[in-house]
Order: sequence, then structure tokens, then C-alpha cells
Amino acid sequence: MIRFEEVVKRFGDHVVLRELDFSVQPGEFVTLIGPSGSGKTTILRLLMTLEQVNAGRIFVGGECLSHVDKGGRMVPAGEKHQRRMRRRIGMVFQQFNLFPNMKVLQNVTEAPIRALGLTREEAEQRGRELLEMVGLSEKADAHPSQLSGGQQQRVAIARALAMRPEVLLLDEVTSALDPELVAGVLKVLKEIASTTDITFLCVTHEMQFARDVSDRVLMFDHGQIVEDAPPEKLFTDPDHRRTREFLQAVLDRG
Ligand SMILES: Nc1ncnc2c1ncn2[C@@H]1O[C@H](COP(=O)(O)OP(=O)(O)OP(=O)(O)O)[C@@H](O)[C@H]1O
Repeated sequence: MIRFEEVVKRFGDHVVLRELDFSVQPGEFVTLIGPSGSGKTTILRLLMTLEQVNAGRIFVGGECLSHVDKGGRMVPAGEKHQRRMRRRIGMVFQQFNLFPNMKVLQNVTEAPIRALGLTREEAEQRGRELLEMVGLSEKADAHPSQLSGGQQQRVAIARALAMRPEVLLLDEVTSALDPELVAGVLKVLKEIASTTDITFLCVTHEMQFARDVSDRVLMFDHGQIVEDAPPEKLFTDPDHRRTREFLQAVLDRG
């Protein structure tokens, strides 16, 4: 579960999030859409604690990212709390960022061995299961450079899942891919979303994907959510003028 409560984020004088409120229920797949530069990636970066809020609170699984309860009083959390919270959240980026010198399987097993304390055997067994889930069993011993972009992105997805996250953040995971490789990545994500209880928050410009996979779509503009609806409503009969203009602009761009 994710909850934003009156979150404000500024960069200098530039207010990017204006008392933003929204939540994502456990197991839900929610997609954020909206104009470029409107603050969608900032929302994900705040969840990863790569940025800090200027005001408001963010909760993951009922726990605040930035504050802890001390005898009934909320006090700023230390680095240890933030690290523990960060571990509950996985992220897949536009750029796959695989370790080039490690084989595919090792890319998937490295973090769980270090951070979750799994033995190499446990991590490799789980790693092989995950590679099978993303359709890459036969690539376990390859190096990333021997894989297509779509395959590398599927390894990055397996690597994120290996940390057993409660929440998975997806930031434009297909925008660096050649068009013919996009479908394979989206198919894998759809499968994972429907077979696990992971909570997803996704930022994408792929409207067809948002439509196919999301339980809810949030239209985000000028630091706030202007429309929150199931995809079948939002994409066919949006209530808000800004949503209609945005979807029309996407269509015009082809
Ligand atoms: N570290 C930073 N310092 C200053 N300004 C920043 C920083 N990070 C983001 N911004 C600004 O905040 C605004 C929101 O950026 P963000 O990347 O969240 O938008 P976005 O909706 O994800 O855009 P896109 O769809 O193009 O990826 C932009 O105007 C951006 O220039």
C-alpha cells in the first residue's frame, strides 16, 4: 500500500507537487499519466527516498518513510529506517543498469545475497525461477551485452523481484526499447501483476499498456491529480478537460 498525504515538493521556487494526496491499495496496479515535466518521476523518486518532501507524509505499508513514532510523537527517521523502507520497494527504470561484468543470473542473485542474507544456492534457485518467469531461462549464463534491450529489461525486472518487494515502481520501462521489443516486456509485467500481490505504481507514455494492465489511472497535471478513474472510463470518457487535451495530444503525436 502507498499513501501520499498533502505532499509538497519544490525545486527552488518551482513547486512540482502541490499538496498531493493519493493512495494505491495493496496488490493494485496504478498508472500515472500526464504531461512531460509534470512531476511523475519525482513521485517515484520520493518513494525511493532519492528526494525528500518539503511538507506532507508518504506511507508505504502503513509506515511513514520520513518519520517514526516515538512515544506517540512523530520524529524524523534516521538513515537506518529509510534504508529498511527502501528495501520494501523495487524500481525498474528506463535504463536497465545491469552490471556488465556479471552474467545474467549473477545480476539477479547479487543483491539478495548481500541484502537479504540468502545463501548462494537459495539465491540461484530463486534467480532461475525468476528468469523463467521473464522467459529467459536459457540466458542465465550470458552476459548482458549478448542480450537485446528487451531481454535486458526483463533481467532488470527479475532482479527487482528477487528482492521480494511489496511495491514495484516502473518508470518508463519501455521507452528506451525498439518498438518490436516493447510487447515482450509488457507481457511479462502483465503476467507478474496478475499472478503476484505486489503493489505497482507505474509511469508510462504507453497508453495502450496503461489501458491493458492498470486497475486505475491517475491523470497528473500541475502538481495534482486531476482525474482518477479505471482505464475503461479514463481513456474513453474522461471527465476532465485536461485529460481530454492530454490524450488528444498523445494521439496527435501518434
Ligand atoms: N533535481 C532536480 N532539480 C531541479 N529541478 C528538478 C529536479 N528534478 C526534477 N526537476 C524538475 O521538476 C519537474 C518535474 O520533473 P519530473 O521528472 O518529475 O517530471 P515527469 O512528469 O516525470 O516528466 P517526463 O514525463 O518528461 O519524464 C521538471 O520541471 C523538472 O525539471
